Amino acid sequence: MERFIIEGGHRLNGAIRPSGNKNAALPLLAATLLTNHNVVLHNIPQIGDVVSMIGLLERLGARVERRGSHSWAVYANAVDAAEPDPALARKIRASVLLAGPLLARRGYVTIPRPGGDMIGRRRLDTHLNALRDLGAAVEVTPTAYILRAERLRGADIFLDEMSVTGTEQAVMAAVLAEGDTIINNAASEPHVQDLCHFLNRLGARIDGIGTNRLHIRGVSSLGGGEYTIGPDFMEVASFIGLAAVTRSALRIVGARPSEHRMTRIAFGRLGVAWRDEGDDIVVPAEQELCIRDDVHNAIPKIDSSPWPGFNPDLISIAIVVATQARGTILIWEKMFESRLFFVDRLIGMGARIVLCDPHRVVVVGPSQLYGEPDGLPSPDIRAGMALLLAALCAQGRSVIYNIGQIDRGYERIDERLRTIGAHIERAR
Ligand SMILES: CC(=O)N[C@H]1[C@@H](OP(=O)(O)OP(=O)(O)OC[C@H]2O[C@@H](n3ccc(=O)[nH]c3=O)[C@H](O)[C@@H]2O)O[C@H](CO)[C@@H](O)[C@@H]1O
Ligand SMILES: C=C(OP(=O)(O)O)C(=O)O
Repeated sequence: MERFIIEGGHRLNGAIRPSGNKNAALPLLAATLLTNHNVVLHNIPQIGDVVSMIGLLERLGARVERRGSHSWAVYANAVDAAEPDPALARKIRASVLLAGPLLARRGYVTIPRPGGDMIGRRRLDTHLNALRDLGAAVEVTPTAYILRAERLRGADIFLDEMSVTGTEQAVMAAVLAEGDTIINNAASEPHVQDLCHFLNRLGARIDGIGTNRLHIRGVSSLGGGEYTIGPDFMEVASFIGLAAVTRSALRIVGARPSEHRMTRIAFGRLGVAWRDEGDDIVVPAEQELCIRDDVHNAIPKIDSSPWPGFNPDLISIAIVVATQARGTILIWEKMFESRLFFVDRLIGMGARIVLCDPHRVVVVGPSQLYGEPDGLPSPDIRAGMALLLAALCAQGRSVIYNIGQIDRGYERIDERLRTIGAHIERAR
């Protein structure tokens, strides 16, 4: 089992470029099944979840070829299977996104119950309801979903929540459906936008991209094409948090600052500031982190919500930053039920945090954090990255194990952090 060994308390310095967005790469790879033509995707991160998704495509019969360190060509004309490999599917949440394309292509599909982060119940009702609206018959078994539709037909859909993968599923099923589809209450995260732009590049007709109402005019087939996915905004915000807690100067290159207006508001409550320089974000050194109270000195809060709200994948990072800021703040993860339990580990390192209930913590800072040489388990991707930030700002040595979780979502994070001065080693 690999682990990270970290010597904390060192200043970092330099420039780092975010990888491509994991949550865009996965749906775009799934969407390659919608066409019989060659598709080339650029800026695909080299992460565990991408390896799993490529494995799934290959086992379904697609030809997948590497075209450079972060580019992949997919040619899915020979796909005739209709059941993704169950063992691989259980490794990632996004395996469920193969449902829409396979249904559109084959008329039936058996989708294994997917895996992904263990961060609370992860409902699929939004996906199944949308597919039903488009004409699919859905059978639910304890381990799989069996879907059938001789012909998908456009529909006026109202999603029961702004689910990210639920929206992606509905979009992929609708692009080849007969007639028009409206998806109301759609999610609009940058990765959802990337998927829609990519499909339009292949010949789909999707309007309203970036809004919560998508209008899709069904087409009879899609062609081939190339697409470059955007930077991972979770990674960009993680690097901003990293610079803040280690008091370091950091330039985040190609960060797409326009995607970080809400990050600026939320991290601003913790006293974190940065400037935009073209497409880069520049975080200055030695920031005095001070929690900004609401008017009348009320205790402020950071809470998660669908885009353009504060993304739930950044809550764990915000908690670590709050431990280094003077003052008191409520951090409220409204979406997932089990994402906050890792704060026990931060408390063990010296943080002053009250876990009020599974969704809310109160953080009182600043606290000197101390390394945890006996080992910190990484429970999920983002908590793993948050513990990495805590270990880099703590005094002394920490060991983080179960780092496969971090590798699922962050590309070669140890190597990349070493280039900006982090003392981090990967060991067996
Ligand atoms: C592969 C992928 O893209 N994964 C992301 C995707 O997961 P995923 O698509 O699984 O997440 P969903 O958007 O479906 O929902 C996440 C959770 O939030 C709840 N919920 C959702 C919408 C809403 O309006 N209200 C609400 O309470 C859901 O019930 C669920 O418990 O989006 C999540 C939310 O940004 C991210 O954490 C995941 O990294
Ligand atoms: C929850 C996450 O991923 P997934 O949906 O793939 O499990 C995440 O990226 O933080």
